Amino acid sequence: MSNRIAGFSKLSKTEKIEWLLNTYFTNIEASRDLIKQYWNTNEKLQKLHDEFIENTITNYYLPLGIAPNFSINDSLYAIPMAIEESSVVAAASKSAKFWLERGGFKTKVISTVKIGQVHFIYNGDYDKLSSFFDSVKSKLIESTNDITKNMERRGGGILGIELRNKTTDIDNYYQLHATFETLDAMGANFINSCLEQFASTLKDEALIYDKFSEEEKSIDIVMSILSNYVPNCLVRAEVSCAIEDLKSKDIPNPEIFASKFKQAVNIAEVEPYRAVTHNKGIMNGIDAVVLATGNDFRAVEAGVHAYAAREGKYSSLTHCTIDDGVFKFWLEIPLALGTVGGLTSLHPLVKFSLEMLKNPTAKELMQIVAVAGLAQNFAAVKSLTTTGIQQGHMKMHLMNILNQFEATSEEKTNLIEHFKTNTVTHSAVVEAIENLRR
Ligand SMILES: CC(C)(COP(=O)([O-])OP(=O)([O-])OC[C@H]1O[C@@H](n2cnc3c(N)ncnc32)[C@H](O)[C@@H]1OP(=O)([O-])[O-])[C@@H](O)C(=O)NCCC(=O)NCCSC(=O)C[C@@](C)(O)CC(=O)[O-]
Ligand SMILES: NC(=O)C1=CN([C@@H]2O[C@H](COP(=O)(O)OP(=O)(O)OC[C@H]3O[C@@H](n4cnc5c(N)ncnc54)[C@H](O)[C@@H]3O)[C@@H](O)[C@H]2O)C=CC1
Repeated sequence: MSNRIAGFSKLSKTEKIEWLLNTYFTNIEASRDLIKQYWNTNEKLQKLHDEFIENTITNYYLPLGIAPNFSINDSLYAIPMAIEESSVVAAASKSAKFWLERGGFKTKVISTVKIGQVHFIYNGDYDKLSSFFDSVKSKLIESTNDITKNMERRGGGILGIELRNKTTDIDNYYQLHATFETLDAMGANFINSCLEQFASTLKDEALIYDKFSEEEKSIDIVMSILSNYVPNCLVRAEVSCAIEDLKSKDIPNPEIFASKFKQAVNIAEVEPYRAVTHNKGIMNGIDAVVLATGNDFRAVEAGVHAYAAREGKYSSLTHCTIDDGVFKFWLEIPLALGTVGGLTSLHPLVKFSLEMLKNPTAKELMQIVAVAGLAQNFAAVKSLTTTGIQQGHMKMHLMNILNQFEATSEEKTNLIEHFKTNTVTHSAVVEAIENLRR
């Protein structure tokens, strides 16, 4: 309890760091040096990063890698990926190269509708509430004119509002369920502003609705918030080719490969324990691009997994068919992304990543991100059903293990050569280092 502190947020950055070091660390000098080592020498840039969040003490680096050779609807892309896990960028790159020679990735945005809800409690007659809603619907929309006028000028805005009766779930619980088109913005702030205005107008109008009893007039707003479940903001990415065209260095027998690959996808469709790992592999690609482009990966993760469980059972996000000698593999996911707003014009590396992607619209970014997910899943399932995952993954992870043991450049060269013909496992690497150092 002696570690409690009041008013921490009001301290300066230096004071926060000193309090932290003195309260939780034993080697204060070394910890202070570490924090400062990660500060950017450009003070303006550091200040920008300090101000992204609250109580910032330093920067937390993730590597930014590039996966080149992605053909998406016949345009070539190099995709930026921010991720900590080895082998993900290599796997994406390998898939991109594989499909580049087989027609590339084809994508389509199916829909772009976002959702927000005002959750409220109304203690009274439903028919009266329904008539009240019909009578104030246009006022609800008009009351947001100041918020929506620019979005409408661009072609977006509020698409609709409906009243939903949820009293079978919770007594007296209703919703305003609203839909939005937010174009190139992810839209959270825009939607939340509209919803809070709906809530305020709804409450005010109820107070003067003469058909309501006194009790019915006092609508109680519980909360107004967008939903990160966006099943109507959907994108599809697909690859396909004749089975015989799958033949490659790693696929000597394409018939067997295609059938086993499809089986693996089918297993992920019916078996939740497998589906979660299968989808984690998809998210390796998706999260990395979402992060590199400054988007909200928590929102994407929550929405994607809800979609994977939309039938009442968690299932694969990718699917595979083999029909008339054609192998087809595709992904369909909800993605609420922005190429304006949020961090997109603030973080220099996000701007850089977006320029690398030819400054996409949100719809174009949805397609690129979906492709990264599909490519990643193809690489993982291909490895799983052929060599096993460890061969490629551990080959890439070798450098991390060598760094853990502070291997010198000479030791690294030596051991990388050694593991070209030996299987990488953690214990095999430890043993090889020990032998070398003996
Ligand atoms: C790892 C590879 C790519 C090796 O594959 P490989 O056959 O040893 O690679 P290669 O040396 O023959 O090179 C072929 C291409 O792969 C890429 N590549 C190859 N090496 C590199 C590298 N160092 N840096 C950058 N790119 C690399 C690159 O595109 C290269 O072409 P090039 O550039 O030479 O023209 C392959 O084994 C693979 O795709 N494995 C899958 C790895 C994977 O999925 N990792 C994710 C982590 S595991 C996990 O989290 C999820 C999982 C697997 O559990 C999900 C699931 O269960 O579904
Ligand atoms: N549950 C959630 O997911 C929540 C997320 N957030 C955060 O909200 C942020 C995203 O909110 P936004 O409203 O997207 O960002 P934002 O508040 O930066 O707004 C973007 C604005 O850009 C303008 N704009 C300019 N050109 C546009 C174009 N071509 N298309 C569309 N709009 C254009 C619009 O006025 C739009 O409202 C993210 O940082 C996210 O992390 C905030 C609250 C909740």
